[in-house]
Amino acid sequence: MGVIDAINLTKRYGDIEVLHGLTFSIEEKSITLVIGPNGAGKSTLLKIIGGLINRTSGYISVLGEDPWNSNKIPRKVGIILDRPFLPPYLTVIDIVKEVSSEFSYPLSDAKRLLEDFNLVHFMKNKVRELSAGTKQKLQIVFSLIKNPEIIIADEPTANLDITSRYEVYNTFAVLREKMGLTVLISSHIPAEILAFSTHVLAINNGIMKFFGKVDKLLRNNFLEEFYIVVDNIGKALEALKDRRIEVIGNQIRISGNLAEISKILSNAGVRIFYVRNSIIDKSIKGETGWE
Ligand SMILES: Nc1ncnc2c1ncn2[C@@H]1O[C@H](COP(=O)(O)OP(=O)(O)OP(=O)(O)O)[C@@H](O)[C@H]1O
Repeated sequence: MGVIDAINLTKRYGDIEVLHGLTFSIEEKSITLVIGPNGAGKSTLLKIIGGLINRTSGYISVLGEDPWNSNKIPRKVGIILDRPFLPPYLTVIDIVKEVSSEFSYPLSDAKRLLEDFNLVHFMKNKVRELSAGTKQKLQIVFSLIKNPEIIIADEPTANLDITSRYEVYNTFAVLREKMGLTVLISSHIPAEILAFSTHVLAINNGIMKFFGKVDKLLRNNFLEEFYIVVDNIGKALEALKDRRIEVIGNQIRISGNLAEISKILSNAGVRIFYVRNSIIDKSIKGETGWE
């Protein structure tokens, strides 16, 4: 049994069925990337898992409960949307105080969360003064104040530039590695976020096309060549000194397991701005029928 189990899950809006018999089991502490073209059914699936809408038929269990009929799920599942709804004229610390008191969460722990995610220097800023990426990171941190076990993020990077997108991806990696949370993220730009994911669930037209580990999706192609743009090439070279790498302009060319490489870089404090490899796109498109 997984943290989230679905058997033959369907959803109809009126007469139209938009999810057709999905069966999958999400492991604890995994990061599952939910991918598919516009209208595939990603948001519908995430909303069912988060208990925001009910399924039409089939079985769904989240942390052992039916999410639609559970008092536990709203506390245990944090939901992140593409645009954070944060009061623009309040300061970050005011919001932290308010959310902490609502969930009886110690303020000192909430402040530590801000430290963990490098947000402490924004404490006295009003929300309207923050960049879109910082607001999104704050939304993620606020969702942690209720101590959730699962985070569901629906297109969390849809409105962000590439630097902010990678900040948010790194945030999800921290959630999994340091806090042991199970994370589901939907995205239109799967090649970028794949390196931070452990599993992929691909839907097209409401049909599940693929569910499994990232390396199964990429198969042998996973050991391919990548071009990575980082914020600090010197630090990156030092962190990857045991590997054969080549510097081309502001990019590093390297072969190997992308998830492993990104972990080494992130542990060395190097920020990844961009990863390119045509094989990733080809594998995703080939397996999912997504054109
Ligand atoms: N409340 C609703 N009433 C009727 N149809 C809906 C409703 N919400 C979504 N749909 C339809 O269900 C299908 C799946 O939509 P959904 O939003 O889940 O897809 P998605 O993969 O998240 O798409 P996108 O990437 O564009 O957000 C689409 O055809 C959409 O038009």
